[in-house]
Amino acid sequence: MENLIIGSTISKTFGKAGAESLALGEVNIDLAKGEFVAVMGPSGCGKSTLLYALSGMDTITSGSVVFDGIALEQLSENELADIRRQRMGFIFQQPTMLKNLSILDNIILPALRDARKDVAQLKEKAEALLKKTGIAELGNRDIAEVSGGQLQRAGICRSLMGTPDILFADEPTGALNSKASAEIMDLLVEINQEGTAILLVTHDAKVAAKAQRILFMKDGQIASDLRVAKETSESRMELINAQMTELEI
Ligand SMILES: Nc1ncnc2c1ncn2[C@@H]1O[C@H](COP(=O)(O)OP(=O)(O)OP(=O)(O)O)[C@@H](O)[C@H]1O
Repeated sequence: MENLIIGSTISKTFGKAGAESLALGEVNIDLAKGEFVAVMGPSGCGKSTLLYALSGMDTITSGSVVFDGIALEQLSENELADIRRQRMGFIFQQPTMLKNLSILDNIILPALRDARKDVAQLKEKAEALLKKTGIAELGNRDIAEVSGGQLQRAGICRSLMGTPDILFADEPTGALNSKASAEIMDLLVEINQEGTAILLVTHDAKVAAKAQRILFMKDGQIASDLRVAKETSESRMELINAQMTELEI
């Protein structure tokens, strides 16, 4: 399969010179177009840092990240912001949305920065996404008037406004109960089946089992790269649990 992202010897340190702590240590990772990859591992092992590095959300200390042939470290801040907005989508544990704005307005707000797009077109797209994610009737509600699961669906709508090649999801189900979590994962699987790659950080083996490939991180390294696309969901769970036991995570 064709690569979407090639990360080579990515290192990331935090802190002042002489007292740095290593969050990523020369990580090599390729993600294919359309692939669904989960990242697991203990707290502090570097999962979010890897997601931020591969999406150009944060700079790296050394190494390189090439997104569809474009070396991210060679881009200006504005060029990088354009790529993130137009070709990547982001979902977090709790979507940051503006109070006193409707769900619909929150969804179209970031896309308004693209001057080429007109508001009516954006609204039409947002409404189609609201329908797709099962919250068609909630567009006019204030963000305080919906459940956590519904708000996350709205966050997913917002992340899809640019028709991204990849969704970066950092603990998207972390704040949800198990029913809402399962529903959000079904939605992400559907979005992936329509061609969008997904890189998802999670602590939850059940969530990771929805992915085709699972990276297990430990101490800033990828300790294991498990491909489970052909496995049933039951055997995915077994493989994940066995790998976690083996790696003591
Ligand atoms: N902005 C920062 N400044 C200093 N250290 C940081 C910063 N962000 C992360 N770190 C450190 O880098 C390491 C990796 O952090 P990261 O957030 O990537 O871990 P994680 O695996 O996502 O953890 P969690 O599961 O708890 O979210 C940790 O030791 C963390 O303390």
